[in-house]
Amino acid sequence: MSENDDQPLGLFQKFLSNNRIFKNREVLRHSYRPQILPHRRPQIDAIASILAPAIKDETPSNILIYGKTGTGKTACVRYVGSELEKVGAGVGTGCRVVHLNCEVIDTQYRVLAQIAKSLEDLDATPSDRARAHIPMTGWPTDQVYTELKNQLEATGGVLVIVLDEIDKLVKKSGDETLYNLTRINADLQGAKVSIIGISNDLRFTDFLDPRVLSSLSEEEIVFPPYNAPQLCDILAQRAEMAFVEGSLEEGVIPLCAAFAAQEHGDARRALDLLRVSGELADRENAEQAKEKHVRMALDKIETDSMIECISTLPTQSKVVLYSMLLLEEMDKKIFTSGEVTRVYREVSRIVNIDPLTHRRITDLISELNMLGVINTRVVSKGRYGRTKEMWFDSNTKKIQEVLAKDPRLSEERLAQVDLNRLKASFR
Ligand SMILES: Nc1ncnc2c1ncn2[C@@H]1O[C@H](COP(=O)(O)OP(=O)(O)OP(=O)(O)O)[C@@H](O)[C@H]1O
Repeated sequence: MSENDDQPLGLFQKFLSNNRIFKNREVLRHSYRPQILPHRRPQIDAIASILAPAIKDETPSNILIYGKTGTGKTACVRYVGSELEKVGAGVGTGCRVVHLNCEVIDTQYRVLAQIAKSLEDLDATPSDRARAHIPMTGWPTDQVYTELKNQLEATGGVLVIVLDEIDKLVKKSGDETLYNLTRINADLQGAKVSIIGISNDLRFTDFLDPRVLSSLSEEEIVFPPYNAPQLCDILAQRAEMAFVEGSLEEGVIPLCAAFAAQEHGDARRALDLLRVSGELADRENAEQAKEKHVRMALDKIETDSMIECISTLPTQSKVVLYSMLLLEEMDKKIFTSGEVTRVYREVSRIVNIDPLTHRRITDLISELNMLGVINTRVVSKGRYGRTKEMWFDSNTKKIQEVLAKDPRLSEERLAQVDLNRLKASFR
């Protein structure tokens, strides 16, 4: 029993917002689909002009959309897609749009089955919906393809298939899915398919058969990064719906925009900063979110993403990272890759994994540097050549806590590392 339990909201009372800051926090979440997209008129018009023939039941060209993360690619395609469905329904042509996230749906089977399932969901009455037609696994892929074709023909009209994060699909399962989808129109009667591929990494096109690439990129649209004033407009428009009037100090939006523009003009990051700033102010019971909350939010988001990144590292990288922590524990603030390798060998023996070569360890160190977990620099050692030095500049306690969650790196196990012996070996 706590002192709050006799209040109407019990234990939760003190944690529930008193709504001094937020009017509607959901507007700032990733799942929210904005209807107004400032600074994206040219891209929206470009997509709309390419898809327009669908309204007249003609096949639109395929589109490849490219741009850095958070530049509004998904938001714009979803917006134009829903307008197309609306207008298509109004004039009596069946235009449908199926949006797949290839980060999750990353094999040919799943792509085909998911398209078929979305079509069933669009068309079906509730009782039809209960009978899942194509199972999500188990059939030969040919059969799934044939069944999808039958379904498309039965439905008729134009289907726009959006393959978001298309690079993930190609990386995971090659270009066969795209080969088949870009050719499906030749097999169809009375139905048409058009594809929109979205990616923030164009390198995947190197892995495409030239015929698939030329067919997929009949049209190409690039989404440039936002600059700070553009991010300000995007934030201001969302903030109006999300925040109680007067609850944002004047400098908050420009500061969130400036931080996000410093990186690569990512609207998602700008919105996250604004939301977290509001949440931190809310938690403090403050009347206004202030610039100090934006700085705290930046810190929190960076720490959270670092934690996420470390917890998903492969075991070998975690062991390399752990070896660096041990070096720090031995009062070495800056260490070399040779020293990391020496400690790594000891740790890998104790955690019982096959030791990597010095070369591989250096590669993993470079990866950790790219991920922003450590800093590195190359220094010249005169006639001994060059060596890489590295150091942490963030809170290593957090890194330690995340690593300790990996059962292989549990405290009991690592207690067996003989720090004194290692220390002596560095003298
Ligand atoms: N012009 C804009 N106006 C309003 N909100 C925007 C705008 N551009 C992007 N956003 C918002 O920013 C977030 C990221 O946008 P979106 O998901 O469309 O980016 P993306 O380019 O598809 O990124 P990724 O490649 O990482 O998937 C979303 O919450 C979206 O609502």
